[in-house]
Amino acid sequence: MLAVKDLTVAFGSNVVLDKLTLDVYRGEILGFVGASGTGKSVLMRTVLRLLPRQSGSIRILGAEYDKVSEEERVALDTRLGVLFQHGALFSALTVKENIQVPMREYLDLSQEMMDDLAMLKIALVGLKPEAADRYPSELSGGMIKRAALARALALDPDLVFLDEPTSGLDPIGAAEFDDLIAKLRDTLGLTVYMVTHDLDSLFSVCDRIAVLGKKRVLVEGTIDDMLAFDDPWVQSYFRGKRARSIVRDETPGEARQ
Ligand SMILES: Nc1ncnc2c1ncn2[C@@H]1O[C@H](COP(=O)(O)OP(=O)(O)OP(=O)(O)O)[C@@H](O)[C@H]1O
Repeated sequence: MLAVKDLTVAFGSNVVLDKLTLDVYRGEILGFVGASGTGKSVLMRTVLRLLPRQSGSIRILGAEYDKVSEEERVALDTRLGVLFQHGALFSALTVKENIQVPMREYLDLSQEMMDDLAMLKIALVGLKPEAADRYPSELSGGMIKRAALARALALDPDLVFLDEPTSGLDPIGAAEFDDLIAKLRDTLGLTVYMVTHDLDSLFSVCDRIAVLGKKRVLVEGTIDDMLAFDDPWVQSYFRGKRARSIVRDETPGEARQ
């Protein structure tokens, strides 16, 4: 679904990513981790063409983004969903209107059809119908994340990018959100690329994990691969005090039960 090869991104003399290579496979939930400031957001923004790159190739859904025609690029964009950090909903628009923003941009549908579709997405992410006419300022943190997810799903994407989707949620809200993502992957056949600092998410819903360090992907694989990888940051992250309470006596998938 995504193949990044030898990607280099720099801001002036600050090289953030240096020949980074990463693949994301169909139907998986990939958790992307790394210390703060290592370039997780830069990678996601570069893949989404919001930032320029120095070199390297990015194939997304089988196509090289910057080699396709404008028409094909628009078609590709409709197959991608993005949930930015903090939700990034338009504050002057209601939930329903926020969800309809991508529909207005990419589809030619009647208002009635868009209203029906928005209500469908609202139900899909577990929000009550009343949430449709609320403004972001009237929503809880968990509701904002769900509304932002509904917007990311507005065009029925194949691949969704989630930037720290559970940050700011309490553990129960975060666990529910993780369950929702897993359920949507199973029912809609989504592929999920998730930047996260949430160890619970990594242990409970991610099929694979990639760790960003030293300007590239240091290691990728399962939780067991992480635990076996000989690197001080990876070891302290996955075997540190916070991780130990999750790892101890538990297998992936049972972390929060
Ligand atoms: N538009 C930009 N212009 C210049 N430098 C940038 C820009 N965006 C990011 N950077 C730099 O790139 C580096 C990586 O930033 P990035 O936001 O990707 O880190 P991150 O891994 O997502 O961190 P966090 O986990 O804290 O969100 C930082 O040194 C940052 O200052």
